[in-house]
Amino acid sequence: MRKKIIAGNWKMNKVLSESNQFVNAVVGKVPDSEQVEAIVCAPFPYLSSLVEKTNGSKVKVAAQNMHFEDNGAYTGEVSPVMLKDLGVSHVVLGHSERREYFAETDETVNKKAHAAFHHGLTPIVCVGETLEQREANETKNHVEAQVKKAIEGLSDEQVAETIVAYEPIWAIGTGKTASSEDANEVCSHIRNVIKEVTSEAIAEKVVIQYGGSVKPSNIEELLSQSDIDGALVGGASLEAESFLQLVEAGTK
Ligand SMILES: O=C(CO)COP(=O)(O)O
Repeated sequence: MRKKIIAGNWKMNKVLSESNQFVNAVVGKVPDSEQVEAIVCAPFPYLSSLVEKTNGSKVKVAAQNMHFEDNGAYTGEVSPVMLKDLGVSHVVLGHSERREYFAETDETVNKKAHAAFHHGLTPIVCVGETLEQREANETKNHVEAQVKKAIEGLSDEQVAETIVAYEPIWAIGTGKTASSEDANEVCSHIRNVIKEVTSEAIAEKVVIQYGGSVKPSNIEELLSQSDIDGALVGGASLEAESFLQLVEAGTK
């Protein structure tokens, strides 16, 4: 059985004292279960202190983005080498907000996925459709293209390690969640696409998360679906108590 991975994406929220309060409240309380993994995706300035404070705990630390180059003249950017050096384990790639506001493309997501694996970071690759695409019945085609490009050229072992987050854009921060059946249908399609590109054995290993207005009251229903193996959570991951409830749901 695939383990569940619950990741809290803080986006551009919290100051350092709030980040510290959160981690102090969470470390030691995350369920000690092989079935679930907890990840905090934090802004760059807090990564170092979060890695230190979560050391030896069940909580992993992720960045929300990175550049694909190791170093160089890219003012304002952060490289995979820097993240690895800090002790960060995961990195979110291709979040819809990065695609919309910061010109992230399927091509750069693919370059970043290669760079992540090259440096021993696990990518959480985000895909998802707009409301217009859903209404035009283009969801599966769109998500399929995003997934195929993101994993292009990765080895089967790397694909197996990749975490895919299906986040319908219309469900992000809106309070609208895809029905668990609809979300599962797309997650299942993603698994089939991965199977086509690799093999059934590899596709069965890939953790596919759902994201978009996930909260303690709806996570169990989502996780009960056959192809939803976790959640990438924005708003409801900001408070320690709520984050712990979300992680707890992964053990059920
Ligand atoms: O974008 C998301 C996580 O990456 C989802 O955000 P919300 O949970 O706030 O809808």
